[in-house]
Amino acid sequence: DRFSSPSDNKLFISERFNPLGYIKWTSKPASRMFCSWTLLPPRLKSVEGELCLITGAGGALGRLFALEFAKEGAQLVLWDCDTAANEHTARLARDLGVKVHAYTVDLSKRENIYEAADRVRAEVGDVTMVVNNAGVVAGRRLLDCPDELLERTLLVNCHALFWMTKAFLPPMKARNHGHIVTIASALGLFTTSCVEDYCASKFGAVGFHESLALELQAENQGGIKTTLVCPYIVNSGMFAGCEISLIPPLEPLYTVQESMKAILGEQQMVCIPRLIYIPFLARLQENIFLICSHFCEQTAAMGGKPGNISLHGRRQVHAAVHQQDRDQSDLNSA
Ligand SMILES: NC(=O)C1=CN([C@@H]2O[C@H](COP(=O)(O)OP(=O)(O)OC[C@H]3O[C@@H](n4cnc5c(N)ncnc54)[C@H](OP(=O)(O)O)[C@@H]3O)[C@@H](O)[C@H]2O)C=CC1
Ligand SMILES: CC1=C(/C=C/C(C)=C/C=C/C(C)=C/C=O)C(C)(C)CCC1
Repeated sequence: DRFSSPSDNKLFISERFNPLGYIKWTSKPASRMFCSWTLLPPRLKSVEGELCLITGAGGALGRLFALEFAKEGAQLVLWDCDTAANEHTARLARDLGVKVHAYTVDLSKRENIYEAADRVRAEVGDVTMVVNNAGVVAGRRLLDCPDELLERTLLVNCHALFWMTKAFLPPMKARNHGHIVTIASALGLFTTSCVEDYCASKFGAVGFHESLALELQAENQGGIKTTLVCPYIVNSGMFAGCEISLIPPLEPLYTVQESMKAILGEQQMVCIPRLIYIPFLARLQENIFLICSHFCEQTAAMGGKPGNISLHGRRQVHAAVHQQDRDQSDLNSA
C-alpha cells in the first residue's frame, strides 16, 4: 500500500473533506457528491508516463517530491535557480530509474519562465503535471527589509504561478488532461506576525489556485485536476529551526507523503496536519455568510418575498435613519 501510515486504516472525515466540494454539491449529481464527501479511502491514480515538472526541486520539499514522483514512475522535469542542488536531486531521481531533465530557471523573472517552458516543450514534450513548489521568504522585519527582498517573495511565490500556468495549461486544456499542484502554506489560510511578504504571497497563491480550479470546473475541463497543499512549519528548508511551543514542526518526508496522497487521490486541498483545517473552516464560514448576504441582497433587488430580511432593505433603513439624524441636527443648529 503506497504511503501507508498508522492512520491509514482509520477513516477521518476531515481527510476526505473537500472544501470546494460544497460548490459541487449544488451543481453535480448525487454520485459525484458522494465521491467528494465519501468516507472511503481514495483510489490513488498512477502517474506512470506522466511528465511532471517540479519547481524548487533542489530544496528540501522539492527534492522529496521529485523522489516520490520518481518512485511512482513519472518522467521528471526539475527546475531550480540553484543548479548544483537541482542536479543533485536529478542524480538521486535517475538512480530510481526514471528519465530526469534538469533546468536552471529563475522563477522571479517572467521571461526566464517562458523561455525555459519553450525549451522543455521542444526538448522533452508537453508537461502533464506541474508542482509549483519553489518558495522564498524575506525573513526580516518589514521596516528593516530591503524592498527587493519583499518584491522577490511575491514574484516567486505568487506571480510565477501566473506565468507557469500560462505556459503549461494550454496543452493540458487541448487534451483535457493534466494536474496543477500549488504548494502554498498554512500561512495562506491564516496569518502570524513578521511574515507580511510571505502571508501576502501565500494568500495570493491560495486565491489564485481556488479561482483556477473554479475556472476549469466552469469550462468542463474535469480532466485537469488541481490540488492545493497547505502545510504547517516543516522541520527543514526555509523555516528550519523555527518552532512554536504548542505543536512541533512537521517532518519533511511525512509532509511530502501526505501531499502525495492528496495529489494522487486527486484531492482539491490538503492541510497538514489536519488541525490547520480549523482556522481554514473559520474563514469558510465567513465566506458562506458573505454568499448568503449577497443572495439576500439579490432576492430583495428582485422584489424578494415578504418576510425576507434583505441587506438591501436594511441599508435603505439605515440611510433613512441617517437622513433623520441629519435633519434633526440641522433643526438643532438653526
Ligand atoms: N519549510 C517549511 O516550513 C514550509 C514550506 N512551505 C512551502 O513549501 C515550498 C518548499 O519549501 P522548502 O522546501 O522548505 O524551501 P527550500 O528553501 O528548501 O527550497 C526552495 C527551493 O526553491 C528555490 N528557489 C528559490 N527562489 C527561486 C527562484 N527565483 N527560481 C527558482 N528556484 C528558486 C530555492 O533555491 P535557493 O535555495 O537557491 O533559494 C530552493 O532550492 C515553498 O513554497 C514553501 O513556501 C510551506 C509550509 C511550510
Ligand atoms: C494559528 C494557529 C496555530 C499557529 C500556526 C502557525 C504560527 C503556523 C505557521 C506556519 C508557517 C510558518 C508556515 C510556513 O509556510 C496553531 C499553533 C497551529 C494552532 C491552531 C491555530
